[in-house]
Amino acid sequence: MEASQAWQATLGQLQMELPKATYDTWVRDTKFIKHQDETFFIGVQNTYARDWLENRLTSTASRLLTGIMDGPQQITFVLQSHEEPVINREETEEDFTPISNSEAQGNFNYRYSFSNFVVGPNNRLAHAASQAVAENPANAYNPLFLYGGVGLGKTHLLHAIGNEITRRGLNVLYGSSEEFTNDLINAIRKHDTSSFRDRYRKIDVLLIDDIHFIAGKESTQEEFFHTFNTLHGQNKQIVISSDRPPKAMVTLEERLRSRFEWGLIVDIQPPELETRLAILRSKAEKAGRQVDNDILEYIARQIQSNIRELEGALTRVLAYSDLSGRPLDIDLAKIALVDFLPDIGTPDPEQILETVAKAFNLSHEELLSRNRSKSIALPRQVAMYLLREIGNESLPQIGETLGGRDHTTVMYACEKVADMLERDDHFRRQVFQIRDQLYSHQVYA
Ligand SMILES: Nc1ncnc2c1ncn2[C@@H]1O[C@H](COP(=O)(O)OP(=O)(O)OP(=O)(O)O)[C@@H](O)[C@H]1O
Repeated sequence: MEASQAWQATLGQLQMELPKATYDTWVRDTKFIKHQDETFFIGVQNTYARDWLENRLTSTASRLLTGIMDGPQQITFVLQSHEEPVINREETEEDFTPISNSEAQGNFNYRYSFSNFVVGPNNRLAHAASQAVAENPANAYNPLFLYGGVGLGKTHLLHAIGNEITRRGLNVLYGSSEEFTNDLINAIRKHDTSSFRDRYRKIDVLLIDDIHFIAGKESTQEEFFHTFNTLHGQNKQIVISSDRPPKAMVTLEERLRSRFEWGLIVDIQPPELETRLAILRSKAEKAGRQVDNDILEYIARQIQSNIRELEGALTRVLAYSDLSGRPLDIDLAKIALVDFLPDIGTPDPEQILETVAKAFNLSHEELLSRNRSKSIALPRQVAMYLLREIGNESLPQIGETLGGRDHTTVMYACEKVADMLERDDHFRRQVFQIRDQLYSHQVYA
């Protein structure tokens, strides 16, 4: 029992550390089988997953398990043969699965529904537009273009639309733009582009996740352009998600960009505190756990910009309590989250200053200067906030880093920025973008 929970905790950690596509593709469906002689036996669904996990994840997962179990642990990935799918990729017809009515529920993630999507000011419009499209495809907004930062619910909404539309008896095709690209490449290799086209163009609704991966890929854009035109011309619904608006997709062909802008473009912002709390409450409830408000609030204050991380943090706190047998209180939550991001590493102060200065179009010198004009003072305060929040610097250290300022000035700046983050959507988005940039340097360095 304890070992299976340790695996759950490890999954929570991996979910936070790995890019989403990687986690979903290779890790999400693994299953704890048994723990014997300090070895975790983890079931995987096919040989691809086993090879990938063995090569890429053995050492990280063993390290995490060793930390959790308090002693060296090994890991062995075991093929669960009854779930072995078609293996010969050359002969696999459909990487990108069309969803027929009868199998609909099985192909969309039933966990991603409208009913369990928590609505707040940050995502209200995206939720309403998605619902309108699900209820009235090709009549409400076509295409619907959803964009927002990492882990803010874009995939969740796409699946909710897919679940809903298939219930209405329509054929839906869902996949990421990377899958679209891979399918296209395979079709070209097999000299079989006509069945690729049939597959993509004989459907009622196309849901494409993470379209930003198409940027810079000319022939994929070309093919997608024709797919888009055919479907749109036949009054079929298209829903697209992206991490940025069409205008910000620099290497996107103009004719595709203008088509993305035909319908409705809606963004999802990072959630404010109340929404984060509501999400945590709903997740705890679903897990059948009673968690005090102060703990949920503590987690919600720590994790501000990514709902996947928010879920991971809750999973981690619950697992810590289960594993240690300690009551679920605020001290335990602090311990559980203390090394929440250590594997990602801490951006160094210079990097933080540089990133903030760049984001606000200032020079390094201006940021450190005594100039009090708002356009410089606010970025300076953001730098102080980030040095404290993610650089883990003390107040006096931050004062020093920013050209010899008093620690009370720094404290005031941190409080002001924290307050503004809760009130001002635009500002929150800006600051979180800087934060994401800093972390993505760390993660992918
Ligand atoms: N408003 C919400 N209510 C409940 N759960 C949410 C909400 N928004 C996101 N989530 C959950 O957060 C997790 C991450 O969401 P999702 O995968 O949809 O993000 P995403 O925007 O597609 O991220 P990425 O940019 O990495 O593809 C999912 O488990 C999802 O169910």
